[in-house]
Amino acid sequence: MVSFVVEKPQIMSSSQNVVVSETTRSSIIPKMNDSSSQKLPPGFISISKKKLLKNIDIINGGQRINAWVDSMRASSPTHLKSLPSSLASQQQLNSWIMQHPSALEMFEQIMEASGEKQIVMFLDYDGTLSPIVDNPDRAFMSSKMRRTVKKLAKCFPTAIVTGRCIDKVYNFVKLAELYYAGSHGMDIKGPAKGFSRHKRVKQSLLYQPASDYVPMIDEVYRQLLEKTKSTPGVKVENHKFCTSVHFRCVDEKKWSELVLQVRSVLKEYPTLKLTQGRKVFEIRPMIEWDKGKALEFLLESLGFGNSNNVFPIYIGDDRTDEDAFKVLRDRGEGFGILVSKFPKDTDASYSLKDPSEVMDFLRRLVEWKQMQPRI
Ligand SMILES: O=P(O)(O)OC[C@H]1O[C@H](O[C@H]2O[C@H](CO)[C@@H](O)[C@H](O)[C@H]2O)[C@H](O)[C@@H](O)[C@@H]1O
Repeated sequence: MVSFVVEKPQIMSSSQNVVVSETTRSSIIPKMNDSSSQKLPPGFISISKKKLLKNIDIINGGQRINAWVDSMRASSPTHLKSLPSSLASQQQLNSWIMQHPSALEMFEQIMEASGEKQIVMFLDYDGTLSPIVDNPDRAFMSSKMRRTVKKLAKCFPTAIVTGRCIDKVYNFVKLAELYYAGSHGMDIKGPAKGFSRHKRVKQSLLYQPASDYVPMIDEVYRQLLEKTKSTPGVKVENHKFCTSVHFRCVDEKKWSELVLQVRSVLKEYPTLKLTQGRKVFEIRPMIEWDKGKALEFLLESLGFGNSNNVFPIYIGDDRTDEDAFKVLRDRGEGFGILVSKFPKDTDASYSLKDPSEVMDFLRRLVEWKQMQPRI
């Protein structure tokens, strides 16, 4: 039987026309029989063609609920853990690492590539600076990580680029000297002027491309709260310019019910789009703006719009970070680092396994900078 390999889900769909594309450029691999699918590396799942076709069941007014649920399952760690670790999967992991080597192991080469250029740092928050935890309100970053980021910002312009709203991420990071691009880059603020150690000084506003959407997002947030309240474990967050619905703590048996609830709210809002992150649905305005655009905006604001004297480094773990990795790849400037233990389809050039490796990498950057002769 022919089966397909489906990588960690990559759903990009509007609330009106669902387009599910779990299959990505390098992740469709036709298999000759079921047993061969046992040889997949961790992070990949196999879905048979029969099952794939079943996903296309048209239910609920043309919406492909089953495909959403399969995609939610595919990103579940319990499913990933249950994958066999065979020699073949190890080989595939090794080949992925060859294509996306450890940024720690390649540190010297990376620094050599930066030459005399100005390094600018872009850091995602969840899963990059803080470990993934069940409760998004408790995703604290360690004091060690905070001290490291503080030192980093003394060496290079540094920005946090996150799906969270700025106020929430600031409460975790607590560093006024950074740039922040919150709500998936739709709220960009610069370092506070007149920084005080004891009092938070407001960051200075740089750009809010989706400000017209704030009342709509608030309305949708309230409806989602109401609609999903019967589903135990759901958490809905309001990020001002976007909103998220978490299913990390929702029983798998309730996932299709949750998809129906979310979609029933969103069908009234054709100008919003629904995407999926790490056990979370993200609801965002359908505008041409993402973390990649925010990165470009910040480079421009820093005076590097048309300069090739800049070396941006973007570190992130999520699908939404891919927009930024792609911008760097297309510009041929700097590079992206994906934080992942598993092979994933990515435009990043390098990889790091987890936030503790991210911290090691940032520390090495600081040490390297301190050793450079001052001009
Ligand atoms: O762009 P990011 O900074 O990576 O933000 C993306 C989402 O991060 C948060 O959710 C994720 O982290 C939570 C805490 O570890 C975890 O419980 C959740 O399952 C993850 O998806 C945040 O709560 C979301 O609102 C962000 O969209």
